[in-house]
Amino acid sequence: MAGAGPSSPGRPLLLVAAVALIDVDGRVLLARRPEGKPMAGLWEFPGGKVETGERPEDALIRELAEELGIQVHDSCLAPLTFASHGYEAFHLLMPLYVCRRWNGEVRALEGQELAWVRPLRLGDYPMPPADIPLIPMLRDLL
Ligand SMILES: Nc1nc2c([nH]c(=O)n2[C@@H]2O[C@H](COP(=O)(O)OP(=O)(O)OP(=O)(O)O)[C@@H](O)[C@H]2O)c(=O)[nH]1
Repeated sequence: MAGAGPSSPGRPLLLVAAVALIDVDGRVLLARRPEGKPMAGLWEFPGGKVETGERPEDALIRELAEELGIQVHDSCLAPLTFASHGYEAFHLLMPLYVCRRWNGEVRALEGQELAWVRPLRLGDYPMPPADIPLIPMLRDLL
């Protein structure tokens, strides 16, 4: 997949699960990475690292409850595509799910800035390099 970068044997593989939450108007939720973290200020899909022994779906369910205060059922997470991108310190493998149904109201529980973005405006939001190839696929779906 584009963005995979040159192979680097010493670099660990990092598995991160991410989701495009889609509201009734077809807008996508993006969250802004807070100051102090790597790639601060960039907009990304909600999600996070998959822990050892954890299923990606369970990692997402956990992260969505922690970060956004919503409850998501396994059956509402549909796989869409994935990112495979070589960062300097690790190689990121990131399945991207789509979710249109959840319980509760989306809130920024970790002080992060949130934006509901129309597919055609996704390009206005600077994203991590791994995410760039995912945008056309999301637009095609929506
Ligand atoms: N959640 C998420 N992470 C992404 C996206 N794109 C992308 O490159 N990443 C990278 O995947 C990793 C996600 O890990 P994370 O969110 O759990 O970790 P973090 O850097 O916030 O660190 P921490 O949770 O250890 O404080 C980060 O390196 C992040 O930059 C994305 O769209 N969503």
